[in-house]
Amino acid sequence: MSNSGMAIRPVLWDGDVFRVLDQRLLPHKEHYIDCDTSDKAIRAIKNMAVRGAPAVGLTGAAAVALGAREIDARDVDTFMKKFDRLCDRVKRARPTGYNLEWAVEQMRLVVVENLSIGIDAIVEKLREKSEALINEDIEVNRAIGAWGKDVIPAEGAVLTYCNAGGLATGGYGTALGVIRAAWEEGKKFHVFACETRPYLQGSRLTMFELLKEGIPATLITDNAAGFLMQKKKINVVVVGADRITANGDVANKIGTYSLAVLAKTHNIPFYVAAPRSTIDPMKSRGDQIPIEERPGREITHLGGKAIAPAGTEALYLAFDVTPSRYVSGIITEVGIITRPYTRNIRLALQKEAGK
Ligand SMILES: CSC[C@@H](O)[C@@H](O)C(=O)COP(=O)(O)O
Repeated sequence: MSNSGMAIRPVLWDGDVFRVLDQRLLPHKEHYIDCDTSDKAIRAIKNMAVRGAPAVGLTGAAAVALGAREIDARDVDTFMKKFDRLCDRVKRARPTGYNLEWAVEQMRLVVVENLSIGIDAIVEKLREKSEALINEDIEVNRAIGAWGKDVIPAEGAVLTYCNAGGLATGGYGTALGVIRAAWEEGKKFHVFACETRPYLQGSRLTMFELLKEGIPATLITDNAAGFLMQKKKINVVVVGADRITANGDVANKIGTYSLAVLAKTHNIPFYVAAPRSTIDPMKSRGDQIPIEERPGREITHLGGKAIAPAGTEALYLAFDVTPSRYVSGIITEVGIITRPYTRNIRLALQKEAGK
């Protein structure tokens, strides 16, 4: 039985306040952070209270809406100059996920297209746009699920990594949206979720969502995936993405590349599920993607406790890049993009949405 009626809302507007579910506390506590300033929303992105590229983008859009009302300007020119600085500040909050840049640009467009209506009306329009982006993202995820459910076997097992679920988006999820849609259709498969060290998006968040949905799932350590593939326990891998370049290279949570190589070695299809707002058409190849480096302390400490000797140097690259040759298809809201990626990504970006 699916509990999908109990939708997870990782981000939402409540009057003039933008609320962010603090994912650092999950699965133990469901607590919302109230963001009534752009600084608070930016901080929630930086400290990963909110995470997952689409949810980060939506929070970035909210940070822009909140920041716009903080701008002190008498005329539209001054407003615009300060607004541009605000947009740059929001974009810098996390560098790898493209959805943040995309969402901020959507907000900038609102201003550019409405310069004549006056500052107060622009500020109101930005708040409306931020809310609309959340609802659109949920629709887009449902379309991704509708296209992607066919890659999930009627029985057998799906491996997923990190958390590309409702929590990582406006709701419903991308990779987990595909899994959810297949489950809603009545398929009887099993999910293996990798823990995803060190933030444990898999054990804390993906398992939280799958249990809520009643989808049968087993948690595995990240380093168990290869052996399970060798034992023919995995039929397909589905993951999310933080940025996809024009040639189909995919940045996603560190460890994704290893899974893709393992999947190819074992002849297992490897799918990436992502909205088109994750596709960065201005970057031609994956090696142009900025890779976020987070504090080593997030590796050496777990739940505030040291798990490595004092003085340990740790390298925490938060994302890696999987070359497109390992990717069987990119599941988007307008269909599954397959090779040749450069041509088919270009065509997908031009398509009307929907299924
Ligand atoms: C729909 S979420 C897609 C990606 O953002 C997800 O797979 C991922 O890598 C999240 O990383 P995170 O560091 O938790 O923000």
